Amino acid sequence: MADGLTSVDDHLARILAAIEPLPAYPQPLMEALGLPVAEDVVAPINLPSFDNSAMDGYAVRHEDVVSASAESPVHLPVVGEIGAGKAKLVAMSPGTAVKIMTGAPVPAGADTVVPYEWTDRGVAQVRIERAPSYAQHVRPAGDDVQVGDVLVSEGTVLGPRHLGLLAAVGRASVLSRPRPRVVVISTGSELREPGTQLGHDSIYDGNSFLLAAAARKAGAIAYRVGIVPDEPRAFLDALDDQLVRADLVVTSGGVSQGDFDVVKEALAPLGSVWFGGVAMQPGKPQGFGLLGDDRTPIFTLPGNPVSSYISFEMFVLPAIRKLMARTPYARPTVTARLTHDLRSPDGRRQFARAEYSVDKAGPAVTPVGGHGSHLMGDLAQSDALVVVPEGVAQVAAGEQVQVLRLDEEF
Ligand SMILES: Nc1nc2c(c(=O)[nH]1)N[C@H]1C(S)=C(S)[C@@H](COP(=O)(O)OP(=O)(O)OC[C@H]3O[C@@H](n4cnc5c(N)ncnc54)[C@H](O)[C@@H]3O)O[C@H]1N2
Ligand code: MOO
Repeated sequence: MADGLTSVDDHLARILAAIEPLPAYPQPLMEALGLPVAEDVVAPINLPSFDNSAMDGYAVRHEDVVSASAESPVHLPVVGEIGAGKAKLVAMSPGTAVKIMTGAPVPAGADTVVPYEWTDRGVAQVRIERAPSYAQHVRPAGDDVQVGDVLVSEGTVLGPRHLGLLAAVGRASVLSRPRPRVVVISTGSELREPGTQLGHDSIYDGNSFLLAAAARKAGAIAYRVGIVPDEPRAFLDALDDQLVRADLVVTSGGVSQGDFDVVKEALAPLGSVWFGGVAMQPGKPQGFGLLGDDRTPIFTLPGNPVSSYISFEMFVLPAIRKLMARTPYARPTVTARLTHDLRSPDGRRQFARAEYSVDKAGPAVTPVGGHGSHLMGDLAQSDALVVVPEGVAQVAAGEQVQVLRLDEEF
């Protein structure tokens, strides 16, 4: 690319090539919510697992009640009662009835259930005033799920309905990859923790919240380490402390051309982290590499808040998803109509902050604010990014553009 820059696509390809999904292991069901399952889950039992009643009423033999009507009711002796989970009686003789509750097993000898509403609710004897059809209100075993059915296929992202089904067939855990543990470190001697006093030359650390929240939203467990000053020793010590609990590290700041660019200064000598420019705006200065014996991926993102967030979207989010084996890795674009003209630096892919909407003419996208990568206020007003390709310097209102919808699940 121009100016010795790496393209966005090449940088992402390099990152994804270096990252393998985390090993899968059995997770308790509730831990697996939102994670892709790493097995084909096969039903170990039928659902229902036995013939059971769909109504509160009486279990009967169909041929005993087939003639019942209001004018000519059928009377049957009631020989027992079966509640759900209280099934002492397992069989009944012809010409009798058994009280049965919803969900309770239909006794052998019965094939049909008469709901209370069609009877006098008798205790010793019941009067049946309407004839059910054969097998009415009986839910047969295996009606829903049969042993051996594939309930959830590998790669499915587990939602409430899947987890409910897995529990219903008796699974207490499911094979899936764990949530990646993402450590977020902000660098900069000018940074202060929100809620503390600000000096004349200091600013609050917004980025570690921005990035940790984005990591959590992506499905990771995020550890926000907070602020490390511009001292390489302090930065390396912080990294050392954190690597034990990290599947992925994200830093912000200290990667451009400044005199105190701590991240670059500390990591460049190791040789395992690439630093360079990526042909994008915002987010040009980037770094990526693998650290320590576990070869933990580290992303050194630029400090400007908008740059760090867009870099996260483009590079860290796909990496987190690959660790979870969640596809697609990168957020897909959608097409929308641009409502206002947009200019873009030539030779770089621009990500312009925008608001997505749907009007009478279809999906539309409206740029929000300027190009400055310090504009956090505008970023918070946006829910989309317009992607302007590298070779395009201007896009006119009315043209169709590619858009990343930042709050959409995918
Ligand atoms: N001579 C050059 N200067 C700069 C270049 C360049 O190519 N040549 N690139 C610019 C670009 S583009 C970016 S992006 C930034 C990246 O700088 P760093 O990653 O080294 O980040 P810092 O210098 O530490 O900070 C930049 C900016 O962001 C603010 N910041 C940093 N951390 C946070 C935080 N946690 N929360 C809120 N704001 C933060 C910081 O105060 C600075 O204003 O470099 C340009 N310079
Ligand atoms: O890349 Mo910087 O991120 O343009 O502000």
